[in-house]
Formats: sequence, structure tokens, C-alpha cells
Amino acid sequence: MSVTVRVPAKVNVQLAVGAARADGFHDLANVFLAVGLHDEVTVTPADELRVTCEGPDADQVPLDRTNLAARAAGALAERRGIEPAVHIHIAKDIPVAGGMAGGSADGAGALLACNTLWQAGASRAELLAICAELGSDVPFSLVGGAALGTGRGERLTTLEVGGTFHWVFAMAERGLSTPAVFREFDRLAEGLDIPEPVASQELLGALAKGDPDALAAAVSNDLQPAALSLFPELADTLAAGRTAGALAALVSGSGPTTAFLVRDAESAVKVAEALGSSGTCRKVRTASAPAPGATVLSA
Ligand SMILES: C[C@](O)(CO)[C@H](O)COP(=O)(O)OP(=O)(O)OC[C@H]1O[C@@H](n2ccc(N)nc2=O)[C@H](O)[C@@H]1O
Ligand SMILES: Nc1ncnc2c1ncn2[C@@H]1O[C@H](COP(=O)(O)OP(=O)(O)OP(=O)(O)O)[C@@H](O)[C@H]1O
Repeated sequence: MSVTVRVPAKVNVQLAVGAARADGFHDLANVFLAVGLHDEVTVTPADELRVTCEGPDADQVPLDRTNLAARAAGALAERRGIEPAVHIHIAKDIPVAGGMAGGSADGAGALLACNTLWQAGASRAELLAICAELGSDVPFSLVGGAALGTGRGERLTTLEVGGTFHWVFAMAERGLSTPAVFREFDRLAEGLDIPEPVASQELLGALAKGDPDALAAAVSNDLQPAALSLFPELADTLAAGRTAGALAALVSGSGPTTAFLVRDAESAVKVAEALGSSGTCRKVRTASAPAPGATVLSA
């Protein structure tokens, strides 16, 4: 018997970052939107914990115990006092180290899949608590849709979304390390007064209305200057998308994937074609949002 879970990528439509905390993390006002790019995580009983991965970026995914999917299975098994004797297979379509929470998606997916396979009976609240232990982005991968993340991003409030938003994503030639981008944020912030992060009411209103023009006017990412400082060529990708008619262009989370909000599916194709031939990125994808959170496909 196997269980397969489908789990979405995210884009941060607002990422307000506060000053570094004593524990090294940063308080956030993090408005997550799940987008229709997915990984699929399949778990099958095995003699011992094993991870395999397929997909174009599979060679960049660690297959040892550091894989977030393996850590998720281990965390649930430990709570139940059982061995995590499972083969985890990841069909990966979310870019690796791209700022789209690909590893987090696999963590949430493996957790839900193992809870189903082992009939472990963890409640939604227990699953969310395990997700928060695994990483700041992992709870949102479980929940999907749209949500405001506070604290280090793990404390979620579900948000209303009044329509479908169309996006184009440009994958970069190399990845960016999330801790390195936060470190660069701290370096750039040195000597500045960093305000408490708060969610933008204009942005929440735009999401609720499903209004792409209002959302485009309100999107923001406090990590973008840090990502551009570490990866200056991303400015060319952002400019190419804007020239091609995107309503808004921003770095997705810690980057280096760049995200382009467009008016409709037709415009998405046009902007994707222009970005694809611009020579400023490795690969281009279109996706709509919001997408559901981790979902059991077959058990
Ligand atoms: C940039 C975002 O993707 C936006 O959604 C997230 O904030 C990052 O979430 P994540 O990849 O799940 O990050 P974690 O695994 O929790 O933390 C990795 C590292 O990122 C930094 N980090 C992360 C979240 C946060 N609120 N403050 C931080 O400073 C810390 O250096 C931490 O050691
Ligand atoms: N299942 C996984 N898939 C991809 N990377 C993983 C996984 N588990 C652990 N990693 C490690 O995590 C690093 C970050 O990968 P990931 O794809 O999650 O980045 P990201 O999308 O930028 O994350 P985020 O948006 O949450 O900050 C990788 O370089 C890899 O070493």
C-alpha cells in the first residue's frame, strides 16, 4: 500500500521583515499565496527510511536524513514511538532553493502521507505543530490557499481570496540560500531603525476582492534588496517581465525565483514567452493561485 500527497509551492505577496531576534530568526508579516506548481510525495512501507527523488532538479535534492520529507517522517514516528520504516519518493516540480518553499512542501507532504499510511491519527493541530518544528514555511505548505504568517512565519491566519490570480515564474541559473539572504538583510539594515512588520490592509483587501491591479499596487518583499544584492542579475529578469506587460514583478520570498503577476491566462502566456526569450532566466512557468494545501491523492 502507498499514499501519495500533492503539495503546492508558494509566493509571498507581502514579506515584511522585522529586526533580527535574539534566536537569529526575524519576526515577519508574511502573506503567503499557494500557487499551482506542485511536488508529489509518495510513501510506501519499507525496511528502513529511504528517500528518492525524480524531476529536472532532482540532483540538487539531498537524499539523506537532512531531507525535510525524511525529517517529517522521523518527527511523526518519534512522537508515536515507532520506526519511520518508509520509502519516500518525491516527484519534484517545484524549483530547488528557489524561494518557493519546495523543501517545506515535501516536509508537509511527507507528514500528511505518513499520518495516513501509519493511521497515526495526528490531529490537524498536531500536524501543524510538527510542521512548525520543521521550518517556518512548512505549516503553510500543509494549509495552502492564502494565509498571514506571523512570528517567524509559522503562526497562520487563513485569508479570504475573492478570485483567481495569474502568475509567471522565472527560475534562475543558480539557487540562493535562505539564511544567507536573511544575513544580507541584516547587513543592509545595520544602523537603520527597522519597524515592526505589519500586514498591509490594502493588500489583504486586494486579495479578498480578487483584484489583480490592486494586488499589483500592494505587493512588497523586504528581502528583495538583499536577494538583488547577492544576485544582481535578477534586476534584468524583473525588468524583462515588466517590459513584457506584467502588472507587478518581485522576487519570490528569499529568491532567486522571480514572480510576475499578470491580468489573465492569456497575458501569462505572453509574458512567459517574452521572459523565455529574454536570456535572463533558466526556465519559465505559469501558474494560477490560490492552490489548495497538501492533499491526499491516493491511499
Ligand atoms: C523567506 C521565507 O521563505 C518566506 O516565506 C521564509 O521566511 C523562510 O522559511 P524557511 O525556509 O522554512 O526557513 P527556516 O528553515 O525556518 O529557517 C532557515 C533560516 O532562515 C532564517 N529565517 C527564517 C525565517 C525567519 N522568520 N527568520 C529568519 O531569519 C534563519 O537564518 C533560519 O536559520
Ligand atoms: N525535500 C527537499 N527538497 C528540496 N530541497 C531540500 C529538501 N530537503 C532539504 N532540502 C535542502 O533545502 C535547501 C533549500 O531548498 P528549498 O527548495 O526548500 O528552498 P526554498 O524554496 O528557497 O525554501 P524557502 O522558500 O522555504 O526558503 C536545498 O538546497 C536542500 O539542500
